[in-house]
Amino acid sequence: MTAAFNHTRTYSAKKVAPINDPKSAEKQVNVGDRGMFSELNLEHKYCIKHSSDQPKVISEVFENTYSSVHGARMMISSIQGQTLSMLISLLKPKICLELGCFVGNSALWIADGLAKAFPRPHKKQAAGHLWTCEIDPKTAELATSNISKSDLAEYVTVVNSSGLDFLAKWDKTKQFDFVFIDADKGNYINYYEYIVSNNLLAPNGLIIADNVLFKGQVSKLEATTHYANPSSVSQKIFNFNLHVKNDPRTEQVVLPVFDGMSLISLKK
Ligand SMILES: C[S@@+](CC[C@H](N)C(=O)[O-])C[C@H]1O[C@@H](n2cnc3c(N)ncnc32)[C@H](O)[C@@H]1O
Repeated sequence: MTAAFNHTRTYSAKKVAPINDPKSAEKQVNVGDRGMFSELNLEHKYCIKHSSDQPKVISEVFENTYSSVHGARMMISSIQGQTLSMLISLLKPKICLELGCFVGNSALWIADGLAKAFPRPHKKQAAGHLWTCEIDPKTAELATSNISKSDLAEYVTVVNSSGLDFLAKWDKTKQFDFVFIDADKGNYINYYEYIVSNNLLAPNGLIIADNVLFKGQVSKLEATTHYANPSSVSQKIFNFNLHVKNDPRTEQVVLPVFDGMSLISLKK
């Protein structure tokens, strides 16, 4: 399923809020930024206020999803999106994979970075591209529609597939330069293992895994001596973090950004 092609960029004009205006931080906080948390603390608001403005098309997907789609809290925050976009614009990854597309919010952030890394005009084959997997057909359709309304559609292909099925069919001669893991938490280890064991991560490739602190519950598990329900999300993420930490093939940094995200690369 390939999203439609559209050339018009719709980025918002750069607005600088008055530094001393106590209401300005509030104004710039998007409902979608709250995501997993009902309230943002002062520091998080400050970070949003002093980071670059979000592209308008992505704010609109945030807002529309919040007002009409069940599970909107699953979306990455704008701070995470800005981080993904900036890393991608600098690393210039050619082959990108996302596991867990939902409505296309994080895919748009990745595409935003790709558009900066591979600005138009470019030969289609020479630009970076994102394949993003979504298991639910209706959600994949919505993602395709959201992305086709943006000017970033040429950088993204939404695939209605489970992540593991997609990987099983992937041409093993093509390595991923960037992978964002944000699908079912019980498969995080399987996604990671499939990619690393099959040599599908490029030598300078980067894997980013989302929700690795899962609402603060994962570090609490470490602090207690008993294990949680093995089927709980926090236990699955706990196992994933430990698995990567103990893997001699890779290095990782676990960042306390929003709900936690890990950056993982092959050991040099
Ligand atoms: C946390 S949400 C993704 C949020 C998205 N990355 C964002 O920030 O905008 C997880 C998504 O993964 C999808 N999903 C669940 N299991 C999956 C699987 N096995 N393969 C692919 N997608 C899956 C869910 O339907 C859901 O839409």
